[in-house]
Amino acid sequence: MLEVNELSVRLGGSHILQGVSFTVPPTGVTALLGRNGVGKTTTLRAILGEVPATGSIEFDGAPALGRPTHRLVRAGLGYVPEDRCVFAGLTVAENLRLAVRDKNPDFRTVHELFPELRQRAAQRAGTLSGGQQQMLALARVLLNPQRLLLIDEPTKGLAPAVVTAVTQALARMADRVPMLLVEQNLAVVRRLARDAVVLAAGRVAWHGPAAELLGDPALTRDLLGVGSTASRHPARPANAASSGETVGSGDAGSSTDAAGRRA
Ligand SMILES: Nc1ncnc2c1ncn2[C@@H]1O[C@H](COP(=O)(O)OP(=O)(O)OP(=O)(O)O)[C@@H](O)[C@H]1O
Repeated sequence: MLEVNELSVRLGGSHILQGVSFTVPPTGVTALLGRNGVGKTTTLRAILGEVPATGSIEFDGAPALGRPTHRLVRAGLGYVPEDRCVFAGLTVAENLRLAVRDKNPDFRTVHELFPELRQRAAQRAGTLSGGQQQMLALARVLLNPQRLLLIDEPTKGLAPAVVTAVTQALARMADRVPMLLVEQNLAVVRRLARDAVVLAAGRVAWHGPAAELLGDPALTRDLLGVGSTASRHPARPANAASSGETVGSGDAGSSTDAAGRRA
């Protein structure tokens, strides 16, 4: 669905992405991981054409780099940014109506996945809780036909129970449309992602099955600065997404001699 090759981005005099290459398959969730400031959001923004980049990107079989953002969005590239960007002064219903691009917006799916938004249709979006605002941001992209969703840190700053609810909504969305998901909560990644791409020092440091990464505590510690509990809890329940294993900050180490998948 998405092929990123040798993506390079310079911002403010820094070479943020230095030849990033990875693919996103046409089904399932691919997690884009890495320590704070490594360039995950920049990668999403480069795919969307929001920052100048070199390299090549193919989206749904067509070249994407250099195509204007609005064309990519019309072609079915949906984006839910980290700050959610709901219109605080407008109601839930107005926020949803403003997002409609398609002749036949899919309110049925939105109401099925997010019944609470229907009950709160007349409430101003700025008065919703963080989790409800996240649901609204996710609902807005679902109104239009999508080929791929780029979702940036959807559980950031949410209370544990709300993280579980948002994770469940994302799991149901992922049944319908593939996702490239930036997420720092590894329990959420474990619940949702089939594949994982780890960025470090401007490049892809690891690319492979998410379970393989999260099942290797030494590798997760080395690449992400966190000890994964996967091996101790192989059959964690769905609501385990609420427990906190959050990716750390600083440069990822590169000393692990991990087999095979290290880029
Ligand atoms: N417009 C810009 N001008 C200059 N530097 C920028 C700009 N946008 C991002 N950066 C820098 O690029 C680096 C990568 O930022 P980015 O937001 O992509 O990281 P991230 O991996 O998403 O981080 P986090 O996990 O903290 O959200 C950071 O050092 C950031 O300060």
